[in-house]
Formats: sequence, structure tokens, C-alpha cells
Amino acid sequence: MTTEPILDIQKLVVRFPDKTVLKDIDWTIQKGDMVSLIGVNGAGKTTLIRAILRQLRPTSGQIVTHPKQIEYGYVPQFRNVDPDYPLSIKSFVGLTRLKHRLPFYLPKEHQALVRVLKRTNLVQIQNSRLGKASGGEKQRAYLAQALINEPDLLILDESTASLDVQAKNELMQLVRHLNETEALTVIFITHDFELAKQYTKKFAFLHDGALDTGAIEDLTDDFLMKHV
Ligand SMILES: Nc1ncnc2c1ncn2[C@@H]1O[C@H](COP(=O)(O)OP(=O)(O)OP(=O)(O)O)[C@@H](O)[C@H]1O
Repeated sequence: MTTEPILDIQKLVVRFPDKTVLKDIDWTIQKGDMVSLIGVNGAGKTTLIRAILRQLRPTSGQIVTHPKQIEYGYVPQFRNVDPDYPLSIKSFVGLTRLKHRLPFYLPKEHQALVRVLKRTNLVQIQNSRLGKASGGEKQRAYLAQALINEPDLLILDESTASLDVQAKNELMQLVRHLNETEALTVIFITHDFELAKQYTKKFAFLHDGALDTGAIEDLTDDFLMKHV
């Protein structure tokens, strides 16, 4: 494992008019880390991620990335897609790659699309309609959409929350495979301690505006009893 930081958060404070949500947070993520971000509802996980994605300006402190500009991939929680949604899985995955108005892919885009469909096991069902896909297949399509631009940092935002046990495990195995074979750096936001323990190597636990970090083995029942 390399110890090259990709994200370095220093003394981060986020204060809303009625509440300080993040109090002096330090957090370093190394390239190739797969880390769970855990915290009860309202702990500030979304706020922290919005600050990382530069959607929210912190009250103080800083977030430094190495290199200075990195590409982020964001996979949202399961969304209920209209069963009549007209796009195929392939077209949906390619949406974020289309930076022009041509009705076809440029060769480079096509290559990126083929590659990402392979990496996310979607080749067989690429021409099926997204609206008709299972929960797990949809989640793989969102993952593929987040991966197509080759992100340096992938953020999974409770992406497993509404999936059944088998689909959860399939998605996590796929993400772990990408992490292990391509050194993809992953932040997995979750309420599911068991999934966190099974699939990630480190944790960051947000409570009362502070962040505790450690190796996943240290996320013991004792630790949780003290903090949850
Ligand atoms: N723009 C805002 N203005 C004021 N308060 C906010 C704003 N955004 C979030 N908050 C408050 O900050 C706190 C943390 O919210 P946040 O959504 O970051 O928590 P969370 O850990 O992601 O919760 P959940 O697990 O429920 O998604 C909450 O009390 C929320 O109401």
C-alpha cells in the first residue's frame, strides 16, 4: 500500500447560522484507500462530502488535494427510476461523457464506454432499458456513470442502502475489486457497520462534529457503544 495522500483536510470547520456541524476536522486519505465514512443521521456526512466536492465553502480550514485538481466520481443513493425511463443502460452510462452535441460517440468516448461497461459487468445488459433493470443493476449503472471519466476519488453515498443482501455484496465486491486492482481510492458512506467491516480497510467516524479515524479492525463494539 502506498502512503501518498490524495486528500488532506486540515482544521475544517463548517458552521451554519444555527449550528456548527464540523468542528476542526483533520482527515488524510491516502491514494488507494478504501474507507468507510460512518455517522448517525445528521452527524454531518453529507456536509463533509459537499465540502470535499467544493459545493460548500467551509467556514475555516482547508481541503488540499494531490494533485491540485482531481477528478471526483460520485454515486448517489438508490434512486427510483421511472419504469418508462427511455434510455438504455449504455446510453445512461455514456451521458456524462458526452461533451458535444453530436448524436454519436467520438472514438475515444466509445472506448471509454466499452471499458467502463466491462469493468462494471454491464456488457450483457447494456442495451436493456435502465427503467426495467433490477436495483443492483441500476446501482452498477450509476457506478459506471461515475467511473467513466476515470475519477481519482470515488464517493459512494449510501449506495447499498436500498439493495437486498445479495445485490449489496455484489456491488461491494465489485468496488473492492476496482480498489485492489486499480488502486481506486474510495469513500463509502454508510450506516451499515457490518458492510464497512467486511469491505473496507479504514473508517472515519463522525460524531458531535468531530472525526475519529482508524483501521477498520478498531471499529469494535466497544468503540461503537461509547460513541453511538
Ligand atoms: N445548508 C444548511 N443550512 C443549515 N443547516 C444545514 C445545512 N445543511 C445541513 N444542515 C444541518 O447540518 C446537520 C448535518 O447534516 P448532514 O446532511 O450533513 O448530515 P448527514 O450525516 O449526512 O445525515 P444523514 O445520514 O441523515 O444524511 C443537520 O442538522 C442539518 O440539518
